[in-house]
Amino acid sequence: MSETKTAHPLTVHVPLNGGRGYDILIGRGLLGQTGARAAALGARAAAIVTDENVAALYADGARASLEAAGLRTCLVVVPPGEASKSYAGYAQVCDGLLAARIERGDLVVALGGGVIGDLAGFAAATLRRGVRFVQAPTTLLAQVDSSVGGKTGINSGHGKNLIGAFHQPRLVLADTASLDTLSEREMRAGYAEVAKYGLINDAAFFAWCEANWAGIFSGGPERDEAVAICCRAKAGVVVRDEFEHGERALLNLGHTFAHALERLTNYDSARLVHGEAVAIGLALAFRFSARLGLCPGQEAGRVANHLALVGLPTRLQAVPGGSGDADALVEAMGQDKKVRDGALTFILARGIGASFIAPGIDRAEVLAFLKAELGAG
Ligand SMILES: NC(=O)c1ccc[n+]([C@@H]2O[C@H](COP(=O)([O-])OP(=O)(O)OC[C@H]3O[C@@H](n4cnc5c(N)ncnc54)[C@H](O)[C@@H]3O)[C@@H](O)[C@H]2O)c1
Ligand SMILES: O=C(O)C(=O)C[C@@H](O)[C@H](O)[C@H](O)COP(=O)(O)O
Ligand SMILES: [Zn+2]
Repeated sequence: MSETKTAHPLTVHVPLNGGRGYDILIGRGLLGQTGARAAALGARAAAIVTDENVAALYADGARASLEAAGLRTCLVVVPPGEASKSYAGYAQVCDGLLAARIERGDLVVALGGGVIGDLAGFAAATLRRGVRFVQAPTTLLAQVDSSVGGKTGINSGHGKNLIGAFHQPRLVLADTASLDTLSEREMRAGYAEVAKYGLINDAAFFAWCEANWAGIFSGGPERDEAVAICCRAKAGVVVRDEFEHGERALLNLGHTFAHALERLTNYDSARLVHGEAVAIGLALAFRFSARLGLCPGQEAGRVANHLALVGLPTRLQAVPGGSGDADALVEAMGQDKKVRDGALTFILARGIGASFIAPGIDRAEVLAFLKAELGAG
């Protein structure tokens, strides 16, 4: 990916075909440019979709910026948390956009974390059969992962993200100063997806994370650097395999476990948020790989140690109220989008930075592994 090495903002371009390429702008204070950037896209009206927490912190500023640039604005605010990525949340956002008479030429601005990006993006994908949208991610997780690549959607009682569409944003505005107000818990959760990039195919980045993670959390220069590295990695995968026919599935490292856990905890953010589920999933994917004789046990230990050092959970037993038993977890995995002809696909690893797609994994192997995990102290 091409990257402009200016101090502010860092720019990662996502060169998709059909004139759908877009920029990811990364830097402190970028939310103040929302209006100018939206006007440059030729929009005359913008609907800000956000949650109550983010609205209290950033909606007035974003709205003032849009109005100063001459755009008509409206605001749609949903409750915070994963539960809003639901049929009811989707209806609320669509009805709010329709009531504000948002047209195809207008913009939806997803101002918030991954819940808002996925929900507002899915509403934008389907409203009037497709309205343009801008991602303004305000969590670490959204800045390094969910705002990029066009996966949008909501959850179902049957499983995570099962209703959705690919709909790419026209622009991503990642204001890294907005992370200064994020809770420690949500910073940690987002960090699980940061570490994921190293674990997938970049051992040097994982080692850099081990040395520099504190700077990401404290808002040092490491933060913008990490966001740019992750966005560059994700942009590369998305451009090569936008619709997940192959390589993109690697971004799902840890997620077969994670999504089952999220379903079994009823998408209750008080118990488990996506990044925490991913942290457990990453540790499980490496221990499962070790159990299958694919990966040295020390590598799995190094992964879990680092995640634990930053305060992330690495075991099923860490899920408040319990994770569900092994049978329930395997049953939930049956709805994973990577299932082919009824067989489970996992992303496994030969080591840190050496992950691969493993189709046709025997459910009995998974069940035995999970039983052993749950039996382990
Ligand atoms: N589309 C994708 O490619 C993709 C990738 C990864 C994750 N996801 C999805 O993203 C979702 C998780 O996103 P998330 O972790 O950002 O959760 P989230 O959107 O629920 O945000 C976490 C919490 O932080 C609050 N918050 C957000 N920004 C804040 C700020 N700057 N200051 C203070 N509080 C703030 C929110 O109100 C919320 O309570 C999951 O649904 C997951 O499935 C999607
Ligand atoms: O962008 C992708 O592709 C990913 O898999 C990124 C994941 O971190 C993210 O959680 C995504 O929403 C999972 O997608 P899904 O297709 O498994 O629902
Ligand atoms: Zn994820």
